[in-house]
Amino acid sequence: MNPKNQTAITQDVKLPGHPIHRSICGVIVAKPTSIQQKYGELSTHPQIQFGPKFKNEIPSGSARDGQNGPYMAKWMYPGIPRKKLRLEDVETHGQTNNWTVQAIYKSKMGNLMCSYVGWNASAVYEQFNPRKFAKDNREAMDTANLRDAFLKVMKNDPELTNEMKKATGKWLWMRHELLEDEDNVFWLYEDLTYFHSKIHIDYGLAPLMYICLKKEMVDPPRFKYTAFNIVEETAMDAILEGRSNWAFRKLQNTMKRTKPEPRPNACETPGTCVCDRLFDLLYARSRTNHRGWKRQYVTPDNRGILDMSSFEIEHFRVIIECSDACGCSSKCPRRRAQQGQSKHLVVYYENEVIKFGLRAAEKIQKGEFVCEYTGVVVLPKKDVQRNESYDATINLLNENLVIDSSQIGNLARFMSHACEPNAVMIETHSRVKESDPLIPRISVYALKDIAVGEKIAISYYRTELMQTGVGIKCGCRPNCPNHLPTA
Ligand SMILES: C[S@@+](CC[C@H](N)C(=O)[O-])C[C@H]1O[C@@H](n2cnc3c(N)ncnc32)[C@H](O)[C@@H]1O
Repeated sequence: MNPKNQTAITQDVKLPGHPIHRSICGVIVAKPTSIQQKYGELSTHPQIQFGPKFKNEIPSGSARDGQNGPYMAKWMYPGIPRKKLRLEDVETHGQTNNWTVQAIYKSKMGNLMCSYVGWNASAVYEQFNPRKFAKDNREAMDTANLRDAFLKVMKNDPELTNEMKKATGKWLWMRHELLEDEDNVFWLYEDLTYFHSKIHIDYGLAPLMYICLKKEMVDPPRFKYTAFNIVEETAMDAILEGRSNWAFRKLQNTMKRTKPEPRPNACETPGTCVCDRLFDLLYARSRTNHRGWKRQYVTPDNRGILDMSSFEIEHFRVIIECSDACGCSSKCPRRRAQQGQSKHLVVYYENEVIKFGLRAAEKIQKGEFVCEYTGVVVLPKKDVQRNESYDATINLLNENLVIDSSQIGNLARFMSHACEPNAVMIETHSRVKESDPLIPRISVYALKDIAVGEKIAISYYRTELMQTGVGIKCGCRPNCPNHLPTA
């Protein structure tokens, strides 16, 4: 996969015999003149771009086709083009067979209809040879089928109000009123679905969807989308100084050797795999941290699935992924975050309290990788107040760093809190090459089997912090007695 777009920050590279290189980051630096002096070789690293700001550029290719169209959408969203062509421009621009299909819907008559990239709602066409059309547009058809299957499951959800059940019809059967309403917010949801999925596809990840089943749809969330972590300068300095960043050989040479604990290892090449040694050298020194919480090392089986049977939600946990030091290929089950999200997920409007949450559009097995949590890696200053509601804390890879997805992030930023969670975040020590900087990563894994249409929710806080009776009333289930503490 060779991404054509990209954000201004980084280029993605596929190395021979290795997965897409995902240990990439953008570094936000204040003084461009000091970059080379400060970061040396890193300043010319092919997967890292230094820049003053992360730009959520519109993905390239067909996405830009409509940029000069005379229609101007009324919303301004990062990464979403505003200018489009409309039906009356067909004569000027010629109707060709080369238009890129954006999304496929069914008409009330059961025919297929589709929207095109760069064209607005007025140019949604009915297809009179649906079989051929579906065959020629396999990917868009698969996405439409997954969306419709998700909506049909949601329609049977006992928690759904009649109004919401009715709203599933917006996607299940395209109506003329919507086609005539080119400024309807529905079309912005569809653009977010398409353009954010395009970023995912460019990185070899499964697509995503945005859905709101309210009669009066609320404005979708506004944030910049990134498939990889961005790193602020002070956080980068902390990463480069940290021991987790040391290459395996340096660690082995300079640290006291301990006898490796024998463990089953699902790596393709267990004889040369260094992951368990890395854990022993970096993270196993004490089994507890200063608060007395245990450190838990979790390793996958040969399908990349984690054993969740002895899993304790309150433990600190870490996964080590293989690198070039292990000698295995990109298909190794111990490279799950490097391989990336494979399940189609939905950013879904839950209700007025929770707002948007994340749901599954495909079944997910207990112990399976769900997605990565991306955002900006920051080193928070002690005396500066920040919005911490989108923070994911790093405890083991580096102390004091957080991944903040309040402004820039991916679909994982929508996971809500549940007192009985079905997913968990796990710090992930992962880089393709030992010479790359060890950017902290967070993987999300399923704690239980997750069905199509089910919420994907993690535990934000330990139970005792939720039992104070103060804060936001927890809406994880009807009549939940707990509260989310506010900062
Ligand atoms: C990381 S954000 C989750 C995404 C957010 N719902 C949105 O629409 O952008 C965390 C915020 O979501 C809301 N939230 C998440 N889980 C909740 C729950 N179980 N009950 C009430 N509010 C919740 C709270 O406002 C919380 O501060």
